[in-house]
Amino acid sequence: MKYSIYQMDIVPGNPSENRRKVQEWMEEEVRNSNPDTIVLPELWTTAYTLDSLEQYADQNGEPSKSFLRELAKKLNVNIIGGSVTNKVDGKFYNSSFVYNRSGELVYEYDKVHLVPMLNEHNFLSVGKAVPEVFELEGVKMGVIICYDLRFPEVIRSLALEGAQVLHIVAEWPSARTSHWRYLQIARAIENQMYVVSCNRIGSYDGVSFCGNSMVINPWGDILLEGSESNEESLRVSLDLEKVIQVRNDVPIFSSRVPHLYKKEN
Ligand SMILES: O=C(O)CCC(=O)C(=O)O
Repeated sequence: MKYSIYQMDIVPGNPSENRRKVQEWMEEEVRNSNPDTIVLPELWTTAYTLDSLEQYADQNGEPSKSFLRELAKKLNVNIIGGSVTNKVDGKFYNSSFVYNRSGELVYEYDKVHLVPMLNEHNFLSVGKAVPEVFELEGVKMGVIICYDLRFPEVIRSLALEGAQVLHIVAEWPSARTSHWRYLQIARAIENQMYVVSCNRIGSYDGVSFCGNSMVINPWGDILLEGSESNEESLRVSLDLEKVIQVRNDVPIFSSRVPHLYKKEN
C-alpha cells in the first residue's frame, strides 16, 4: 500500500484556506505519485483555535465530510482525514473521518483522551468509544489522535483486533519531541505493527509543533521521517508481509497470559 503523508502548516481559524491548501496538495500529490492512501494532521481545518469553536467548528461533520468524500472519489484515493473540530448535539469533539476511494465513510472517531496541558476539557467533550479497527483495501488498521499515543492499552486493543497499521494524526509540540518519537517506536515494536504518523509543523499561540512525521515498520525501524519545520510530502510503500513475518519471528501474541493480567476499572 502506497502512502502520501501531508506534513502541513495550518492557517489558524481559516477552514476555507486550509481546505484550499489540502485540495491543491492532494490533486498534485495524486498526479505525481498516485498513492493508495493519504494522511492529514490533527485539527487541520482550524489549528488549536479552541476559543473560537462556535465560529469555526464543523456541524455534524460538515463541511469536512463532503469535502473529503468528494476528493476521495474524484482522486480515487483512501483518506485518513486527520481530525477537525466538530459540533454534534451541542457538544464539540475532535473528530477523525476515514474515507475509502469510493467515497464511503469507513470509520469515524472522536478523541477520547483530552489534553490537560492544552485545557482541552474546557472546550471539548470526550468521545464515546475508544478507537476501533476498520479496513481499507482489505487491511485492518486503526487511527488515533495525538495524545492517545500515550495510552498503550488503546493501541494494544487495536492490535488484538487484528490491526496491522496504526495511523497517528497529531499536533505534537516541539517541547516534547523525544516523547513523540520514542513512543511511536515503542508502539510499533510492542504491537508489531506499522506506525504511520502525520504531525503539523509551524506554530500557534506561542507553541511550536515538531513535524517529524514518521513511518515505522513492525520491527521498529524508522522507514521515513519528516523534518522538524518544513511542509513536506512523505511517501512510502508498506509491505504488509512484514507484519506476519515479525509476528512469526517473535510471537508475542501467543505468549500473552491475559488470565493473569489485572482487570482495569
Ligand atoms: O501528549 C503530548 O505531549 C501532546 C498531545 C497533544 O498536543 C495533542 O493531543 O494534541
